[in-house]
Amino acid sequence: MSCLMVESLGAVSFESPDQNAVCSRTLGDGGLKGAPAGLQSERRGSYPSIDLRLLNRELSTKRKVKRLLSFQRYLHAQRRLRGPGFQNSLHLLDEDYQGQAVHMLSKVGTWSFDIFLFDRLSNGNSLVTLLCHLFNVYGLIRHFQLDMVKLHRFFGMVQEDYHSQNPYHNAIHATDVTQAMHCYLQEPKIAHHLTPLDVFLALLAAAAHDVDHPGVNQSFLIKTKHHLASLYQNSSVLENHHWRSLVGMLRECSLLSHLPPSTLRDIEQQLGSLILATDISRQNEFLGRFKSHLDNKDLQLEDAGHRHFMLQMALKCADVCNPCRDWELSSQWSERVCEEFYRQGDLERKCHLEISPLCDQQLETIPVIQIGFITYIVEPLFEEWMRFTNGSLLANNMLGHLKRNKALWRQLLHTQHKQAAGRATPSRGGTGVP
Ligand SMILES: Nc1ncnc2c1ncn2[C@@H]1O[C@@H]2COP(=O)(O)O[C@H]2[C@H]1O
Ligand SMILES: [Zn+2]
Repeated sequence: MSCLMVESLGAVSFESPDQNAVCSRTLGDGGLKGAPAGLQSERRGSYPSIDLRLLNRELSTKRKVKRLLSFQRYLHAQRRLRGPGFQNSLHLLDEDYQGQAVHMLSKVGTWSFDIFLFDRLSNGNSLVTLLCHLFNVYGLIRHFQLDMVKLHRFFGMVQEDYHSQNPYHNAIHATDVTQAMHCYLQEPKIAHHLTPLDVFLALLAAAAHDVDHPGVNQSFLIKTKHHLASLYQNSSVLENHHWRSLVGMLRECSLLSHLPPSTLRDIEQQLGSLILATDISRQNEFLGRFKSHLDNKDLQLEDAGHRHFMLQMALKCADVCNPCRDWELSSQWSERVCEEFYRQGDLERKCHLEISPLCDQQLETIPVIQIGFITYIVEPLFEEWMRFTNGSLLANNMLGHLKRNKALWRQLLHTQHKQAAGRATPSRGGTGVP
């Protein structure tokens, strides 16, 4: 059953990729300096707009209206009006809102941080705002002698390359994962071992780990013969694309061009190895390694290789930590991720493709998906994380939420079963607190 869940999310199983081979195959796709901003996504091997048009056609009128009225849409329109050079959209913020967003940043290390509110207060610029703050707090700008103009341009590009029309894989998810990563970097077990390079890699990988995500999974790309699936030989297709997109943006902004080439190569490689670790179909491989390190008590965080492995695990935890948040936040993520699955299923139905597991809204309800995800993916991972942190406050807090949320989904499922008993067709189910 656990394997089924992993395969449902990640689609196909495969050997762990030889990262050097991947790198030498794809290193050429970054350097396209000087093309107009409107072509940037296309240059990085982005998804053709036809997919999005198809997806958009599936949206209900209500959702269309909501999107039209959203801040992001307003911001995008502003960017188009101002031309490609316009990046620092923080200028658009109403002073009151900006003040409140800045105030929220004083609590950015707390687990109950409301990322949705932060995104609204920062006018849809949560990723840029958070990254600017954290790079300052950790002293990364000074340590790596980063050029502020290049840095802002780079953060803006990463944020913009997330698809705001995806219910789940959008820039807010990236901000959420980055905020979780920041919390994990504060863990007493880890904090004092970290070098500035570790922190830099961890935050960048978290921020860009899903960049340019199309809102459909790998199996969809494989069965529709998308060019990225053949480029990456059906193996970690999305994760390779996120990584290569990040490298393309770093090079395009020449953010790190003042560093020695060997350091630059090392940074690009490590970013790749962190982002590729988020491929959910490699869950068992990583969990097995984590368990055996913990059983053997042989993790030495003075060792750079061991620290890198720990950062891979931290990023994996951050990526799937939404069921460990307070119910008010967690249930929003659950609705969003299931909505994205259902949209893929609707698209597959329309295109007469086999509907992927978890994507058929006529068969799969949100509580069932959540209980499965928590049981087979999140609990096993966070139980090991708990062991690794020696039962830290944060780990206890996260596991507490996880158990409570699972119990609430069970209650909702029970209510749904009772309600559905008299009905002919099952419904999607809601997420109101019972
Ligand atoms: N609450 C959730 N319920 C079901 N699946 C989830 C949930 N959160 C994350 N996922 C899945 O876990 C995957 C982790 O990697 P991704 O972010 O690429 O895509 C994510 C989703 O497919
Ligand atoms: Zn993710």
